[in-house]
Amino acid sequence: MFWTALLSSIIILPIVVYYYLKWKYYTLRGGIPGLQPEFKYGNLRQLRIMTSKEHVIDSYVYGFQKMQKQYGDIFQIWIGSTHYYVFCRPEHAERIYSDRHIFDRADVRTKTFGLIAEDFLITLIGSKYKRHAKAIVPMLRKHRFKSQISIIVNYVDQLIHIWKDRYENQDDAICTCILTDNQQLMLDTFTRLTFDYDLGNLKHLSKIAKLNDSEDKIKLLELGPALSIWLDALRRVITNGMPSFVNDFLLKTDKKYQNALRTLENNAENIIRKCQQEMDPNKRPVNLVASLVSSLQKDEALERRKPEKEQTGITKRELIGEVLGLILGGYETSSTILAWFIHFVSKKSEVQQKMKEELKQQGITKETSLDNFDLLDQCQYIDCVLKETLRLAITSFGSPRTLLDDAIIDGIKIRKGDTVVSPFSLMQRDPRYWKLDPTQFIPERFFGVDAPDANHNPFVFAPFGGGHRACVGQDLARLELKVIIIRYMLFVTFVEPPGNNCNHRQQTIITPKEFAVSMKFD
Ligand code: HEM
Repeated sequence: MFWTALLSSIIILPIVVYYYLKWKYYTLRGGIPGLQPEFKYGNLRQLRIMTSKEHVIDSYVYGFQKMQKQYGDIFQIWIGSTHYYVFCRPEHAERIYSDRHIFDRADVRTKTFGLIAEDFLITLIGSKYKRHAKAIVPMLRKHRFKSQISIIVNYVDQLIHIWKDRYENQDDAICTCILTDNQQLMLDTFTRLTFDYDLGNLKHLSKIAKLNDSEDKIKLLELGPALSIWLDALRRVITNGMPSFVNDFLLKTDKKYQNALRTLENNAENIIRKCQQEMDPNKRPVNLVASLVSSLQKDEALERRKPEKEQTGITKRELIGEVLGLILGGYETSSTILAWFIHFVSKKSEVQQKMKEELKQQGITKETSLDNFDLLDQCQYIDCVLKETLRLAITSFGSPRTLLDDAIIDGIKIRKGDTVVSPFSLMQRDPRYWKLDPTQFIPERFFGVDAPDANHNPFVFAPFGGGHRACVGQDLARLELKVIIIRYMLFVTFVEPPGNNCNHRQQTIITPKEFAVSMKFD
């Protein structure tokens, strides 16, 4: 009798658990249109974003697009086990971004990013978020970098020299590693600007370029590959539909991932140690890492005993998490945007010519110091090219927010704990909101006060998200990108090689795939 009962419960229990989970997490909710999701995969396979063998083959954005086409501006979607209500109109974005007491950082970030590093800004809400933001946000404002533009110039010039060593005087030479090259550039630039630490990636690439090794022999320093493994783990936990505790276990037992994590933590510890050795405790912190170090808690045990609201400063573990999280935020998206920029302009020689013309008109030559915000501000066509790149180069589907209380959006009641998305990726390409064809790369749409799209609705363009959880690095990113584009245009013309068939790939963000370009040097 006992054995029969045990055997039946072994068989029945998983079935009950399966149906319970399916009913609780994988059922259409609240009368909002959507596709009935599959267990574990959500809508990923139905939308052909994932194959039956669990390979992600298209981007989530294209899944969102298909759903909007089928169901209109309000629908629900599952990316793996994560459920979102999607509101596609600018007035929805305004509502979501403007109420900071209801719409906060999506809890999916904690369940995914939170697994790969402890407690960094993008995973936090409430008092803990405020503790961290206090040390970070002021150090990323634009004026902080006013005297550091020459550092950006120095790094981008290193990359241009590497390209010259590799490709100059070789008409048929094609660069197939634009993304990794720009990643090394942004890693070095970001860590030097914010942590006063030279990772040495470009110096390493430069040595290799002088050896004339072919691109496939290029071995990066350990940090780049470790970051890729880290990000790949993040992509897996976003899509595999497993609960956080299972993913946590999978990551803890994944040797390759653990080795990569050790490499990353060693790098973060080196950055922190250097800062502690050089820091003058009697002076105000001069950069981001110094600000984080000076906010370290003097007595962690004492702080832990206080209610979260009364705690101040950050712990040593949180400091390492922040350094890693900021490196991730600081290099990945900016380098991808740079790669997309090169891709777009390589197809449009006239856009490159206009940028070069503008630099001439402003008297900017290879020798001009760019340590001057006014001079940078005068390059308005280049601003438009950057804006158009940010509009068209979709890197993520939008801004997800989890509700801290029940709310009504466009007459629809959404409950506390549910997650909504404002999909800026869709609005940035939606023909209803743009006068010139939004699928095309046309910087002129923004150029001049009377330009066709100069007065677009502000909520249809949000590459850095919006509201109180918008990107904290956007000032820095815009500055870095503008200076780098100016230096690129002073030295290089990018040319699309015949038959180039660049596509996109869903990583943690969407990156170019099989992208090739050739270069001519001015
Ligand atoms: C072109 C470059 C960049 C793009 C397109 C970009 C885009 C974004 C987006 C879309 C978000 C989410 C916003 C939302 O949910 O509404 C975000 C958040 C964030 N970004 Fe960026 N980003 C860029 C560069 C940077 C840089 C250079 C840093 C370096 C500090 C950075 C750090 C962060 C952080 C820490 C968050 C989380 C903010 C929070 O949760 O409050 N990003 N970024």
